Amino acid sequence: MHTERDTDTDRHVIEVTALRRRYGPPGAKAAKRATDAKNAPGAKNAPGFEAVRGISFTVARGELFALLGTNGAGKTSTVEVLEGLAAPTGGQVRVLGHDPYRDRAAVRSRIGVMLQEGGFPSELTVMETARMWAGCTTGARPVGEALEMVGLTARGAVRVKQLSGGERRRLDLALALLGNPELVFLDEPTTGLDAEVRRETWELVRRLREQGTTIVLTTHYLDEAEALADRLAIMQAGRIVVSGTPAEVTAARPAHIRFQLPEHIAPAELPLSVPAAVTGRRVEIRTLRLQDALTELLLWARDKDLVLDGLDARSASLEEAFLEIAAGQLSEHVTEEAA
Ligand SMILES: Nc1ncnc2c1ncn2[C@@H]1O[C@H](COP(=O)(O)OP(=O)(O)OP(=O)(O)O)[C@@H](O)[C@H]1O
Repeated sequence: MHTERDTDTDRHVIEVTALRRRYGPPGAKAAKRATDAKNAPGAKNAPGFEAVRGISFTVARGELFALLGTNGAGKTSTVEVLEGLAAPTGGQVRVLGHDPYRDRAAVRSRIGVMLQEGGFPSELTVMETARMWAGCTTGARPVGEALEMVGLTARGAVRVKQLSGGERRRLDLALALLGNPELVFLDEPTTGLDAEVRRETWELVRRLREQGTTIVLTTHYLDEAEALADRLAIMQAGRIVVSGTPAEVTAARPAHIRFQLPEHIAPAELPLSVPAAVTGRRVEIRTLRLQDALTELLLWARDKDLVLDGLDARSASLEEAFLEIAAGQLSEHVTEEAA
């Protein structure tokens, strides 16, 4: 019979509670001092640098969760703890029901990690690289199957150094998938790739998710998170400043309506309940009620028999939300807790 704990573990592949991670200052003595200090009451004042400052979030089974943030926000420091590569300084982390650092052996065979730089010998062929990696992987699936999943079957005999940037990232992904993982960490999977290859990679990631794999994605690309993530968290200076579905994160930001004001219409004639910024003939309306504002505008234009050239209406993008957050404009919405 399932206990409440089991049910939680079934549902939540990752549970992070008040996670902190501090880097001690360099030097053995200083490191000892830092350890002593960090274990002491009032550890907030310990020496060193606190890269992760008490974050909480969960990732449900089968979900694609994206961790976003500016450079140095603390994404890698967080993901390293989830992968069991580093111990937390404070808080609690459960991955697949285990402490990923202490029970690394139990977790390692069930997760796949796609690193930013695979760093494999470039003289080896794709097939040799995959076989070598399979040799180090518990319960590896057939190498050919992993290469097929990422569309590299025909490139098996090609040396890694001859692969394109996109093909290398696909090889990195194939290696991460060799152990048939339940949970995959993708660290900036499309950095440095051109637009077409990025989209191909997105398709791959989507297929993986459709097969039920839980995915944690870190990325600098907001359109990537918008396109792929079920839920996301934006980190800034070691904290989660906003989290939710992409739609939830953008819903709090105003949408835009833009068009050219017809020559014979004065700005004062625009419908009054729609506040607009007019620059020359260019009109820009920012509104939290896009549908209402657009309806009002279009009815007004139809009544007056106007053509609104260049009409463009769109919800806020994740990029706009992110830029506002980065500029500190969201401080009133700050939350440490991801749903
Ligand atoms: N080994 C370390 N010792 C001291 N400080 C570190 C160490 N590693 C990272 N930091 C600092 O911790 C902060 C968070 O770094 P982290 O790499 O986690 O950020 P990130 O969000 O992954 O950034 P990026 O997008 O640039 O990879 C940064 O200020 C960084 O300089």
